[in-house]
Amino acid sequence: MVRFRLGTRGSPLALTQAHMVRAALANAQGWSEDAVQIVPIKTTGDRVQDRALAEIGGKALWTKELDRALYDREIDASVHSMKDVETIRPDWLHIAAMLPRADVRDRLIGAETIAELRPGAVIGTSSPRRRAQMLSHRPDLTITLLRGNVDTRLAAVANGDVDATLLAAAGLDRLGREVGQPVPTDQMLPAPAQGAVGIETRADDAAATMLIASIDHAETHACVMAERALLAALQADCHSPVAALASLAGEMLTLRAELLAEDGSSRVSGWVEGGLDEELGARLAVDLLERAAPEVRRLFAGG
Ligand SMILES: NCc1[nH]cc(CCC(=O)O)c1CC(=O)O
Repeated sequence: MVRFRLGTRGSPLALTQAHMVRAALANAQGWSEDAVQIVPIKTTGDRVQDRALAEIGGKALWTKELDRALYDREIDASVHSMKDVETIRPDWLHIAAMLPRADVRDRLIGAETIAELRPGAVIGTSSPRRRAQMLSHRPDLTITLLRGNVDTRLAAVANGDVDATLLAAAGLDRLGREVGQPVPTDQMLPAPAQGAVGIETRADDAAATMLIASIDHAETHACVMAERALLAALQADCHSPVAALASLAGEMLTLRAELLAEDGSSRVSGWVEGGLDEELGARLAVDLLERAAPEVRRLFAGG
């Protein structure tokens, strides 16, 4: 008997993550896994895998169709890579849980380290953050647009279309792709929410919200919400050259972040520490914007 319907994108990574959520939910509730039905839903982002994507830009590419299915009660919850979830979500949605965070780092595929890339190497990425960070370390690099799912991007390196690419360790690990070298977070601070899988419910569906809350990993949830609060204060999204990473020690949150110029020519970084109830994201955003060069500041906070 199906007791719960989980919506997900249909990409291999999204399906793997949905299966992780299914296993966690079935385990927490003492259900057989068959009780949780996985419902793949095609999103705009999956349909438009070309340059047009850059033009559509930050418009709920990965969430809109899942939101509609949830709203229309075709599913009871939806599973997302939190990194791809817009900073501002509709009021009727509730982030009910997050799975334990995976490795937050990026992995470099095509070279051992950033320093060892050949002069002028071609790096394929569609992430403004990775582009700006790579150029800030190595202004000689050429960054070219590379999209598609994890295996498409790995193939581009294997084929020699690009010299190297960067992918989230989380996605590679979940797909069992043991490739690339992790880049330390002091060289490449990850995207806000990187490595976190979140599950959203309808805020008015108390039963589904409670069920999903039973698999929440509180530490991941607190850290990712702090990173998202920073994005909100910056009026930024996953297309902005911003990196952030929170960590929790006891009741103390530390939030680190950096803002970059699109071409990596300028970078400002900082950190704040405080309690779980403090508005750390907003505080760090103000500090970073104050210290940012004009060409960085204009990318953020409606600058
Ligand atoms: N923007 C695409 C995306 N969204 C989530 C992941 C990987 C998994 C994660 O970071 O949680 C990826 C691929 C990547 O950046 O390598």
